[in-house]
Amino acid sequence: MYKGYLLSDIRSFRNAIYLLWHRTTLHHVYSTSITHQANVNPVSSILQRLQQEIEENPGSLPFQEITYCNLGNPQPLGQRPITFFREVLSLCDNPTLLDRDETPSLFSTCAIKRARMIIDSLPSKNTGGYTSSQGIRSLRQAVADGISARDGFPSDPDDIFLTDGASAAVILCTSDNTLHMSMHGTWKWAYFQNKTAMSSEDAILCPLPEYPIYSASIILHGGTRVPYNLTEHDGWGLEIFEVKRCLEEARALGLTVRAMVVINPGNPTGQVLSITNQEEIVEFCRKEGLVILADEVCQDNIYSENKKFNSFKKVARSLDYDENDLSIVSFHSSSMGFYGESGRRGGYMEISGVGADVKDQIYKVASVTICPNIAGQILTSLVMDPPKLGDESFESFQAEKEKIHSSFWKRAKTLEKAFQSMEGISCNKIEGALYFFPRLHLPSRAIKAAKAEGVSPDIFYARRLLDATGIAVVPGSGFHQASGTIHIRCAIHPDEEKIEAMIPRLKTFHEAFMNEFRH
Ligand SMILES: Cc1ncc(COP(=O)(O)O)c(C=O)c1O
Repeated sequence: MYKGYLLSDIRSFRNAIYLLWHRTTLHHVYSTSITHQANVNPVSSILQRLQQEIEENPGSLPFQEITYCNLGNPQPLGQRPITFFREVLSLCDNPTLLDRDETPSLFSTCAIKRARMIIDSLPSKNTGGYTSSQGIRSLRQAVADGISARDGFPSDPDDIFLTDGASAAVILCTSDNTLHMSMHGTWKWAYFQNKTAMSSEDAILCPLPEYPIYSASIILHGGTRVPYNLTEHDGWGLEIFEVKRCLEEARALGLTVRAMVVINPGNPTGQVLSITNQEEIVEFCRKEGLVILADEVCQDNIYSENKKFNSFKKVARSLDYDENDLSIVSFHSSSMGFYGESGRRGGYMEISGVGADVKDQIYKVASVTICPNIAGQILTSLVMDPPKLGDESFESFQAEKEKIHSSFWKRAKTLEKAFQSMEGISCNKIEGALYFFPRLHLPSRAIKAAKAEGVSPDIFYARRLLDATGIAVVPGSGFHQASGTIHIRCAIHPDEEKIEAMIPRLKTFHEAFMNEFRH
């Protein structure tokens, strides 16, 4: 498995060196913390076996195909890429097409114009060269323009770092040899101050349940994760008194808490924070000198009439704080939203409220892997600066976007209704992101049966579900569910037809499971 991780993650020679450097720690983390990757999901070996069985012996299983509700990976499940994005990407990769007579009949004028602008702004005038470690300036400018239009507050391209997906940005901000943040939100740098690694006294507040890249990266780099509980019975709300309790406990133990991770909209929990709640968080972090690490990768996935996405930076600016009062790093990704381009590895982080010296150091750390990939950089600029009203591609772009978004919305509501109707399952409304995290209240005999098999009840349930129906979900322990609770994470990525078709199978399985272990 360790080998598998290296093979799938090595994208360049430098990345390989970096990973080898961390071999010992990596092995430790791998065995203790990283369970979110598909290849280490505890049901994944069964998944592979069943997929092989379907291919080699069709008709031998009680189902015809696997329903992949375990992954946040839309395109392999049938989601079509956005045409404008792909047109621009292909023209940028094949710039000779720009001068061919037939090109205007094959590509939209908008895409041709955008590709030409991008190519002209590339240092090597093609997509085959290294770029600045921070990302190409014109593309950062496009991202900054998109942020300004979204938030109504200015964004500076010098505050933007384009990255290989949000993951690379998160790892950079939670890593050793990189940042040490002072109690007052002004970052100090360990590496450049003769302190070579984050120590276990350096801590970061993380939600629980969480998207586990945070705990994995913090542990990998020798720091400490301080979990704070989201309140399940209150729609996975984020209560400041709970965060304060965890902060005080951590400080009493001698930890230096440097930052607070907030995932909004939530993965795996699907909640969207209210603006009042965000204001409380901003005020709390300012007062306590914590940097906000705002994971906003699902900002374009909102399914609520009453809730709206607000970036933490916008909330902080609306409160009229001096920019230097609070450091915020916001992460975004081209993997989510209606774009769903997870394989392109596009993303950015916007760093606000830090000095030029800190940005210089971030630049140095980013330069360890030379530069983010160019397709990801271009895609991220397109996500943040798509066709506008009046552009030739606007209507078709908008139609594609709406189609995908309304389909997510329908799937979310269908699954929500199904989970809420099932015995022994409580499930919060999904307001955003791409997942449900229903809680299972299983009979004690089921819990004993799981114990007898040497697995936790969530794994026991998920395995049984997969074996009986072909429906793949992720056991809640992969997201550090609160102890004593049992959850599964179910993604809404299979298309509407597949979701409709799986619900009777899910309900029949669940009823039979509950009956089997009832007494
Ligand atoms: C909450 C959250 N943060 C970060 C990421 C990483 O995104 P990327 O694919 O851009 O690395 C994901 C991916 O699923 C996510 O759900």
